[in-house]
Amino acid sequence: MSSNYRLLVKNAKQVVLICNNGEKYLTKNGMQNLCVIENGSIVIGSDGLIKAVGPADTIKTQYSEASFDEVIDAAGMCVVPGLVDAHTHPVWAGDRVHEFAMKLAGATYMDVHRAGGGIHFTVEHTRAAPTSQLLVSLTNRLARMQRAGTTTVECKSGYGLELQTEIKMLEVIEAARRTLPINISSTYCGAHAVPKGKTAAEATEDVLKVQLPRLRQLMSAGTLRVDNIDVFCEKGVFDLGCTRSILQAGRDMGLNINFHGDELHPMNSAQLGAELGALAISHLEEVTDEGIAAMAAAKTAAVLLPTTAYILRLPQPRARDMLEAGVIVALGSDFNPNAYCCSMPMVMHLACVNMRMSMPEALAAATINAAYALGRSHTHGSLEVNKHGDLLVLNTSRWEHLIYQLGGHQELIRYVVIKGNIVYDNDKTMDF
Ligand SMILES: N=CN[C@@H](CCC(=O)O)C(=O)O
Ligand SMILES: [Zn+2]
Repeated sequence: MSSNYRLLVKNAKQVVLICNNGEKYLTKNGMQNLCVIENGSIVIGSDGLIKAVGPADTIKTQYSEASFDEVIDAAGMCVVPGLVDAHTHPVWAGDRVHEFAMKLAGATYMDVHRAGGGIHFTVEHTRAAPTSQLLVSLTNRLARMQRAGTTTVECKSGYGLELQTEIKMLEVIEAARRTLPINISSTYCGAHAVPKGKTAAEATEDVLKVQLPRLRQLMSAGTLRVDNIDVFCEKGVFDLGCTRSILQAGRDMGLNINFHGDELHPMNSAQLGAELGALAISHLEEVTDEGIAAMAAAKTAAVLLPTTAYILRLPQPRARDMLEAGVIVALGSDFNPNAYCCSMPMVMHLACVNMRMSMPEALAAATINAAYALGRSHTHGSLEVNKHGDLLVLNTSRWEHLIYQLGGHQELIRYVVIKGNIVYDNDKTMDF
């Protein structure tokens, strides 16, 4: 093969493909038995897609005549797919470190919310913030996630709760999507809380009659690309009826349903999502057995968020019950001013220790299954031919160290690669 390619990663001690039969998601035993090549190489073409992945000797022979823009000698190192963070709220102004102190002193999430803090605090600051400021902070946060191995990330609006600020947030996400290498899945979450001065019914009406119609116009004009619709379905926020009407309206506009459900109270959100054909439901700390069965049957992914349960000291989501029932389990960081975590390796560690997932399950949940939750698993989430060349090269001879070494990703991640381009080289950034 005498053509030119963008990148060769050669002689890796392990290449973790995740799967190699075009699976769109993994469940049960599939999550336990990941596809791993010992002594492997991978070739990424100038279109950024994977051209070959296999034993190093075979690739060496097949590509002996080829030239590469870049070659990474990964001897003694491991390659894993770029991580997919299936749930974040990364556009906001005003941190909530003071509320962290309140929660440590005993206040619950809803105590803070009802007292006008929480999401309301962030809404006030985000409404007041100029677009340019929000874009700078989003860019910095995404860069931080990328250095921690995230190559695809879901980004929600939801700190506007009215037309102007919701659109401002989606425009900021759109600007990042167009300019940064990280892959972004954009989510409209105008029903993230009931804005002050409105009832839930009035807020639902505003979403249905004001916000979604404008969103539809901007999407048709090509100004905005939005992939998913989200609602915070929770007692004292949006009930099942309001949630249903908003999600249905979003689905009718072509958005994927991907929402917050059964977090603090059992709401039957899982059953609703399954009935509406939701691609994913997040949180699920309070999901019922019926909800689990409905999600397994509907192939609705469960996006579990170990940081939230940890920070709020909630009961852990029932990951083992979901896994055993055959639910497609994915992971997200839930990065937001309440759960300030940019690191999917830490999320995987928490999922293993607190939710009793195995390391292969956690990696599958943070790659192929998280990509499925975003409708991207045909192009992302595993290292297979024709998928995007998004990968991490790890300074370790066994991939499990990425999860085992709590907070160790800063030293372990040597390169982050997106579409065959090195977007982070740890060696070149050691001095800051
Ligand atoms: N639960 C609702 N939304 C977020 C929290 C957002 C916030 O507190 O600002 C979550 O997923 O944890
Ligand atoms: Zn959330």
